[in-house]
Amino acid sequence: MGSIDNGNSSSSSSSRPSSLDVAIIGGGIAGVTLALGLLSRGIIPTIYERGRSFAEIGAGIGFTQNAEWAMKVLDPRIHAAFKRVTVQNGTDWFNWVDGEKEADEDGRVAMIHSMYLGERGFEGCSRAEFLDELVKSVPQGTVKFSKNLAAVVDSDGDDGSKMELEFTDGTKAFADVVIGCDGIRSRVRQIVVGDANKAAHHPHYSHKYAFRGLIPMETALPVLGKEKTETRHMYLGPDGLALTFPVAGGKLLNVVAFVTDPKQWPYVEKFTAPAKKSDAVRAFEGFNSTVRSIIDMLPDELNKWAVFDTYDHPLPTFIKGRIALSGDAAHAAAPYHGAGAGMAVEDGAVLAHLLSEVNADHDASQDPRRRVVLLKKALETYNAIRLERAQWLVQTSREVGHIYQWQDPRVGSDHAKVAEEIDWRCRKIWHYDIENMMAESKEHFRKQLEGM
Ligand SMILES: Cc1cc2nc3c(=O)[nH]c(=O)nc-3n(C[C@H](O)[C@H](O)[C@H](O)COP(=O)(O)OP(=O)(O)OC[C@H]3O[C@@H](n4cnc5c(N)ncnc54)[C@H](O)[C@@H]3O)c2cc1C
Repeated sequence: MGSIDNGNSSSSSSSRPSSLDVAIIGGGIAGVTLALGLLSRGIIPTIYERGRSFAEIGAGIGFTQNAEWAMKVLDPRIHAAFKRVTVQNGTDWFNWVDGEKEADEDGRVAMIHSMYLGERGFEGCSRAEFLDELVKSVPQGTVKFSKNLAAVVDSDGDDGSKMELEFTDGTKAFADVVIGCDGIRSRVRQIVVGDANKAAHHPHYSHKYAFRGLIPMETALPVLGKEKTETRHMYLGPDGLALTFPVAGGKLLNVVAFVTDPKQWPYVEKFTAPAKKSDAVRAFEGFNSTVRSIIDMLPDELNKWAVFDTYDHPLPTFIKGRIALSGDAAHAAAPYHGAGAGMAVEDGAVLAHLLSEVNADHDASQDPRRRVVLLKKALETYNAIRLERAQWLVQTSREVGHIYQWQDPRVGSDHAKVAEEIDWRCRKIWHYDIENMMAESKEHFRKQLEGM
């Protein structure tokens, strides 16, 4: 990890009031972390959140090395908040094991691959606790709740006028720039993509869902032993995979067990549904006794989560005029790499820097037309820097889901080939050079402004 430059140094704006009206649609991880990054650069954004309060679910989330680095660049308070709520892994290794083959006489499962996570790397936390910690640094008045965005009028603004935001309660607001952080079912995505590409308006079912449940550690430990309960284990097998890792300070073992589903997801409005343990037992009956015992320890009443993503209809662009998409609104990925929210933090680091450059431009603060031109160029830079990597995450997440379930015919259940695929994909995510991304963003924007 290189030295930390959160980009504040180039902006003289932190000591003067903001002139830029930034509207962030959605108060999830993408929206709140971006808001903090802007605030630390002297820009006071407004978050419009359709919920009546912040409402992350209680499930766990983990962040990989690249994401931690991006947190420090976006705003070191984000990283500090994360570390305050993490559960330390027992070891700094991630193990991928064969979930079909039986363990040897000494109870050792067949290891497919093991990767070093870095010191205290890929730690997990409760989503709700993380968001609570982040929100503590957001000044009162920054968030407007019960604001469900319906439309954005005039993203062009060549006359220098602001865009008009319309909400479903009939109210309006104005902004120089709109950042859609409104998640997988994004309304802003529909506005950016337009009517020509309606298939890309919505995420699509990947025909996989996950049973999710928690096992008390005092139950799991005697059955699985220390090695299998103290760090991340992923059990790969035919048409299924099970991921386990400790949560709640090591008091619970979190289980996420994915299966393939040839049918359509039956619910239009929701991605989760109640499920029975007996369904999970049936789905994993072809797995080894270790995996079957994990499933057996789950409670009788479970949840199942459908995996939807934007793989089938990737967006050709993350921007339109002065509107940009970030996080799941731009690139909703299947969760196998555990990197979707980390990618949102990377987006935020680039966006916060570029918007602070526009905000620091003295001429733009006096001339609304110049401000519009600069904002458009800033978003073009954002798109150029982020589109390829973020779309690739969506792609590799689907692909690795197939590989984990022995469904890629080029790879099958060949351990060496599976290991090779896991290795390069994880390295490309984890070892991404965030400092270089920031330097490229600066250089790209500088070139955009040449001759102006
Ligand atoms: C099972 C599972 C496990 C995962 N595990 C990990 C992991 O370990 N690590 C990781 O990095 N990622 C993980 N991810 C991905 C991660 O959860 C997402 O990438 C991340 O939460 C997206 O954050 P977001 O802020 O973009 O969207 P969201 O969290 O969905 O937030 C969107 C917000 O916008 C609001 N909103 C929506 N529409 C409107 C509107 N019209 N007007 C106003 N507000 C609106 C919503 O109410 C919500 O508050 C996982 C995903 C899943 C499904």
